[in-house]
Amino acid sequence: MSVGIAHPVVDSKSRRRTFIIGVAGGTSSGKTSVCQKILELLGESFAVNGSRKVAIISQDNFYKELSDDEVSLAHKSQYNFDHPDAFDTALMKKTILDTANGKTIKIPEYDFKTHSRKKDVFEELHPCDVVLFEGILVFYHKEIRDLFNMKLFVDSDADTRLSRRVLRDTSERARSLESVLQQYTTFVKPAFEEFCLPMSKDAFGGNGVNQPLTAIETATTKYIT
Ligand SMILES: Nc1ncnc2c1ncn2[C@@H]1O[C@H](COP(=O)(O)OP(=O)(O)O)[C@@H](O)[C@H]1O
Ligand SMILES: Nc1ccn([C@@H]2O[C@H](COP(=O)(O)O)[C@@H](O)[C@H]2O)c(=O)n1
Repeated sequence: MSVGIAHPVVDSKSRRRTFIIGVAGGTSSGKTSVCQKILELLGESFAVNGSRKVAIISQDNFYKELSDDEVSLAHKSQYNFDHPDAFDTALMKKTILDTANGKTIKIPEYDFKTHSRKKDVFEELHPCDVVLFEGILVFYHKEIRDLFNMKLFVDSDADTRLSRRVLRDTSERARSLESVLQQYTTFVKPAFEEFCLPMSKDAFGGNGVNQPLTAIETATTKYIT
Protein backbone atom coordinates (compact mmCIF):
# COMPACT_ATOMS: atom_id res chain seq x y z
CA MET A 1 0.00 0.00 0.00
CA SER A 2 1.40 3.40 -0.88
CA VAL A 3 1.44 6.42 1.37
CA GLY A 4 0.28 9.71 -0.09
CA ILE A 5 2.05 12.76 1.33
CA ALA A 6 -0.17 15.78 0.83
CA HIS A 7 0.74 19.44 1.09
CA PRO A 8 -2.45 21.22 2.13
CA VAL A 9 -2.76 24.95 1.60
CA VAL A 10 -2.05 26.95 4.73
CA ASP A 11 -1.86 30.64 5.63
CA SER A 12 0.59 32.09 3.11
CA LYS A 13 1.81 34.72 5.59
CA SER A 14 3.20 32.19 8.05
CA ARG A 15 5.79 29.57 7.27
CA ARG A 16 4.27 26.15 7.74
CA ARG A 17 6.26 24.29 10.30
CA THR A 18 4.10 21.39 11.46
CA PHE A 19 3.51 18.06 9.76
CA ILE A 20 -0.03 16.94 10.60
CA ILE A 21 -0.96 13.25 10.60
CA GLY A 22 -4.62 12.23 10.83
CA VAL A 23 -5.18 8.92 12.66
CA ALA A 24 -8.68 7.43 12.40
CA GLY A 25 -10.22 4.08 13.34
CA GLY A 26 -13.16 2.65 15.22
CA THR A 27 -13.65 3.00 18.94
CA SER A 28 -10.94 1.21 20.94
CA SER A 29 -9.14 0.21 17.76
CA GLY A 30 -5.93 1.41 19.40
CA LYS A 31 -5.64 4.91 17.90
CA THR A 32 -4.27 6.48 21.08
CA SER A 33 -1.92 3.56 21.73
CA VAL A 34 -0.58 3.65 18.15
CA CYS A 35 -0.09 7.44 18.40
CA GLN A 36 1.76 7.08 21.70
CA LYS A 37 4.04 4.45 20.19
CA ILE A 38 4.74 6.61 17.13
CA LEU A 39 5.42 9.59 19.39
CA GLU A 40 7.86 7.53 21.46
CA LEU A 41 9.67 6.12 18.44
CA LEU A 42 9.78 9.42 16.53
CA GLY A 43 11.04 11.14 19.64
CA GLU A 44 13.89 8.65 19.83
CA SER A 45 14.80 8.72 16.16
CA PHE A 46 14.53 12.48 15.88
CA ALA A 47 16.70 12.90 18.92
CA VAL A 48 19.66 11.93 16.73
CA ASN A 49 19.21 15.12 14.67
CA GLY A 50 18.21 17.41 17.50
CA SER A 51 14.98 17.63 19.42
CA ARG A 52 11.77 17.55 17.41
CA LYS A 53 8.54 18.09 19.24
CA VAL A 54 5.79 15.56 18.56
CA ALA A 55 2.30 15.86 20.09
CA ILE A 56 -1.03 14.04 20.06
CA ILE A 57 -4.38 15.83 19.85
CA SER A 58 -7.59 13.85 20.37
CA GLN A 59 -10.83 14.57 18.56
CA ASP A 60 -12.60 13.60 21.82
CA ASN A 61 -11.66 17.04 23.17
CA PHE A 62 -13.82 18.64 20.47
CA TYR A 63 -17.18 17.17 21.45
CA LYS A 64 -19.85 19.88 21.42
CA GLU A 65 -21.21 21.29 24.65
CA LEU A 66 -24.59 19.65 25.39
CA SER A 67 -27.82 21.14 26.72
CA ASP A 68 -29.15 19.80 30.05
CA ASP A 69 -31.68 17.66 28.16
CA GLU A 70 -28.94 16.20 25.98
CA VAL A 71 -26.81 15.42 29.05
CA SER A 72 -29.79 13.52 30.52
CA LEU A 73 -30.06 11.53 27.30
CA ALA A 74 -26.31 10.84 27.39
CA HIS A 75 -26.59 9.43 30.92
CA LYS A 76 -29.26 7.03 29.59
CA SER A 77 -27.03 6.03 26.62
CA GLN A 78 -29.52 7.69 24.29
CA TYR A 79 -27.26 10.38 22.82
CA ASN A 80 -25.35 9.69 19.61
CA PHE A 81 -21.69 10.59 20.23
CA ASP A 82 -20.67 8.73 17.07
CA HIS A 83 -22.42 11.03 14.60
CA PRO A 84 -20.30 13.69 12.84
CA ASP A 85 -22.65 16.40 14.21
CA ALA A 86 -21.60 15.54 17.77
CA PHE A 87 -18.29 17.35 17.18
CA ASP A 88 -17.43 21.05 17.04
CA THR A 89 -16.02 20.90 13.52
CA ALA A 90 -15.30 24.64 13.28
CA LEU A 91 -13.14 24.59 16.42
CA MET A 92 -11.42 21.44 15.24
CA LYS A 93 -10.57 23.02 11.88
CA LYS A 94 -9.31 26.24 13.47
CA THR A 95 -7.15 24.25 15.89
CA ILE A 96 -5.58 22.15 13.15
CA LEU A 97 -4.97 25.21 10.95
CA ASP A 98 -3.43 27.15 13.82
CA THR A 99 -1.20 24.18 14.65
CA ALA A 100 -0.21 23.82 11.01
CA ASN A 101 0.71 27.50 10.94
CA GLY A 102 2.95 27.17 13.98
CA LYS A 103 0.72 28.96 16.47
CA THR A 104 0.39 28.10 20.16
CA ILE A 105 -3.07 26.61 20.68
CA LYS A 106 -5.40 25.88 23.58
CA ILE A 107 -7.17 22.52 23.53
CA PRO A 108 -10.27 21.96 25.68
CA GLU A 109 -10.28 18.90 27.96
CA TYR A 110 -13.19 16.47 27.93
CA ASP A 111 -14.77 14.51 30.78
CA PHE A 112 -16.44 11.25 29.69
CA LYS A 113 -18.09 10.85 33.08
CA THR A 114 -20.06 14.10 32.83
CA HIS A 115 -20.28 14.19 29.01
CA SER A 116 -18.92 17.74 29.00
CA ARG A 117 -15.80 19.83 28.63
CA LYS A 118 -13.94 20.52 31.85
CA LYS A 119 -14.79 24.08 32.78
CA ASP A 120 -11.87 26.48 32.11
CA VAL A 121 -9.41 23.60 31.68
CA PHE A 122 -7.27 23.74 28.55
CA GLU A 123 -4.04 22.16 27.44
CA GLU A 124 -1.70 24.71 25.90
CA LEU A 125 0.23 23.29 22.99
CA HIS A 126 3.28 25.17 21.76
CA PRO A 127 4.40 24.82 18.12
CA CYS A 128 5.36 21.25 17.22
CA ASP A 129 7.19 19.62 14.33
CA VAL A 130 4.77 16.71 14.07
CA VAL A 131 1.18 16.52 15.35
CA LEU A 132 -0.87 13.31 15.42
CA PHE A 133 -4.58 14.17 15.35
CA GLU A 134 -6.58 11.08 16.33
CA GLY A 135 -10.29 10.27 16.49
CA ILE A 136 -13.13 8.14 15.17
CA LEU A 137 -14.23 10.71 12.59
CA VAL A 138 -11.18 12.83 11.79
CA PHE A 139 -11.51 11.89 8.09
CA TYR A 140 -15.25 12.51 7.83
CA HIS A 141 -15.32 16.17 6.72
CA LYS A 142 -13.35 16.95 3.57
CA GLU A 143 -12.39 20.37 4.95
CA ILE A 144 -10.63 18.63 7.87
CA ARG A 145 -9.39 15.61 5.93
CA ASP A 146 -7.61 17.85 3.44
CA LEU A 147 -5.56 19.47 6.20
CA PHE A 148 -3.63 16.26 6.90
CA ASN A 149 -0.26 15.64 5.28
CA MET A 150 -0.67 11.93 5.94
CA LYS A 151 -3.58 9.69 6.92
CA LEU A 152 -3.38 6.48 8.99
CA PHE A 153 -6.29 4.12 9.69
CA VAL A 154 -5.97 1.81 12.70
CA ASP A 155 -7.73 -1.34 11.67
CA SER A 156 -8.77 -3.73 14.47
CA ASP A 157 -11.32 -6.51 14.46
CA ALA A 158 -14.82 -5.50 15.71
CA ASP A 159 -14.94 -8.13 18.50
CA THR A 160 -11.58 -6.95 19.77
CA ARG A 161 -12.77 -3.35 19.76
CA LEU A 162 -16.00 -4.14 21.59
CA SER A 163 -14.27 -6.18 24.28
CA ARG A 164 -11.67 -3.44 24.83
CA ARG A 165 -14.42 -0.84 24.97
CA VAL A 166 -16.39 -2.77 27.58
CA LEU A 167 -13.30 -3.05 29.79
CA ARG A 168 -12.30 0.60 29.29
CA ASP A 169 -15.74 2.20 29.69
CA THR A 170 -16.69 0.19 32.77
CA SER A 171 -13.37 0.88 34.49
CA GLU A 172 -12.45 4.40 33.28
CA ARG A 173 -15.61 6.09 32.05
CA ALA A 174 -18.06 5.13 34.83
CA ARG A 175 -20.37 3.10 32.56
CA SER A 176 -22.34 -0.05 33.31
CA LEU A 177 -21.98 -3.10 31.09
CA GLU A 178 -25.63 -2.73 29.98
CA SER A 179 -25.13 0.90 28.97
CA VAL A 180 -21.97 0.15 27.00
CA LEU A 181 -23.71 -2.62 25.06
CA GLN A 182 -26.85 -0.57 24.45
CA GLN A 183 -24.85 2.44 23.19
CA TYR A 184 -22.66 0.19 21.06
CA THR A 185 -25.50 -1.53 19.23
CA THR A 186 -27.69 1.58 18.88
CA PHE A 187 -25.10 4.17 17.87
CA VAL A 188 -21.44 3.10 17.84
CA LYS A 189 -21.53 0.17 15.42
CA PRO A 190 -23.96 1.69 12.86
CA ALA A 191 -22.06 4.99 12.87
CA PHE A 192 -18.72 3.21 12.42
CA GLU A 193 -20.09 1.50 9.33
CA GLU A 194 -21.70 4.63 7.90
CA PHE A 195 -19.26 7.43 8.76
CA CYS A 196 -15.88 5.98 9.76
CA LEU A 197 -15.06 2.90 7.71
CA PRO A 198 -15.87 4.37 4.26
CA MET A 199 -13.33 7.14 4.92
CA SER A 200 -10.46 4.67 5.39
CA LYS A 201 -9.97 4.02 1.69
CA ASP A 202 -6.99 6.24 0.92
CA ALA A 203 -5.39 6.00 4.36
CA PHE A 204 -2.37 3.95 5.36
CA GLY A 205 -3.86 0.84 7.03
CA GLY A 206 -2.98 -1.83 9.58
CA ASN A 207 -2.67 -1.89 13.34
CA GLY A 208 1.08 -1.83 13.86
CA VAL A 209 3.48 1.09 13.79
CA ASN A 210 6.47 -0.10 11.76
CA GLN A 211 5.33 0.73 8.23
CA PRO A 212 3.73 4.09 9.05
CA LEU A 213 6.73 4.97 11.18
CA THR A 214 9.15 4.51 8.30
CA ALA A 215 6.90 6.56 6.02
CA ILE A 216 6.49 9.30 8.62
CA GLU A 217 10.22 9.48 9.23
CA THR A 218 10.91 9.77 5.51
CA ALA A 219 8.15 12.33 4.95
CA THR A 220 8.96 14.54 7.89
CA THR A 221 12.69 14.50 7.21
CA LYS A 222 12.04 15.86 3.73
CA TYR A 223 9.29 18.21 4.78
CA ILE A 224 10.54 19.87 7.93
CA THR A 225 13.39 22.30 7.46
N1 LIG B 1 -2.71 -3.98 21.12
C1 LIG B 1 -3.47 -3.93 22.23
N2 LIG B 1 -3.62 -5.01 23.01
C2 LIG B 1 -4.39 -4.97 24.11
N3 LIG B 1 -5.07 -3.87 24.54
C3 LIG B 1 -4.94 -2.78 23.80
C4 LIG B 1 -4.14 -2.74 22.61
N4 LIG B 1 -4.24 -1.50 22.07
C5 LIG B 1 -5.05 -0.81 22.89
N5 LIG B 1 -5.47 -1.58 23.93
C6 LIG B 1 -6.37 -1.16 25.04
O1 LIG B 1 -7.65 -0.91 24.48
C7 LIG B 1 -8.21 0.26 25.03
C8 LIG B 1 -8.44 1.26 23.91
O2 LIG B 1 -7.20 1.59 23.34
P1 LIG B 1 -6.93 3.03 22.77
O3 LIG B 1 -5.54 3.07 22.25
O4 LIG B 1 -7.29 4.06 23.82
O5 LIG B 1 -7.97 3.06 21.57
P2 LIG B 1 -8.72 4.25 20.85
O6 LIG B 1 -7.88 5.48 21.05
O7 LIG B 1 -8.80 3.80 19.43
O8 LIG B 1 -10.07 4.34 21.50
C9 LIG B 1 -7.22 0.77 26.08
O9 LIG B 1 -7.63 0.33 27.32
C10 LIG B 1 -5.90 0.15 25.65
O10 LIG B 1 -5.05 -0.06 26.74
N1 LIG C 1 -19.55 11.58 26.39
C1 LIG C 1 -19.10 10.65 25.54
C2 LIG C 1 -18.34 10.98 24.42
C3 LIG C 1 -17.91 9.96 23.59
N2 LIG C 1 -18.23 8.68 23.86
C4 LIG C 1 -17.74 7.58 23.01
O1 LIG C 1 -16.36 7.70 22.81
C5 LIG C 1 -16.00 7.07 21.60
C6 LIG C 1 -14.81 7.77 20.97
O2 LIG C 1 -13.69 7.63 21.78
P1 LIG C 1 -12.60 6.47 21.47
O3 LIG C 1 -11.50 6.78 22.44
O4 LIG C 1 -13.26 5.15 21.75
O5 LIG C 1 -12.20 6.61 20.05
C7 LIG C 1 -17.20 7.15 20.69
O6 LIG C 1 -17.43 5.88 20.11
C8 LIG C 1 -18.35 7.57 21.62
O7 LIG C 1 -19.40 6.65 21.60
C9 LIG C 1 -18.99 8.37 24.96
O8 LIG C 1 -19.31 7.18 25.20
N3 LIG C 1 -19.41 9.36 25.78
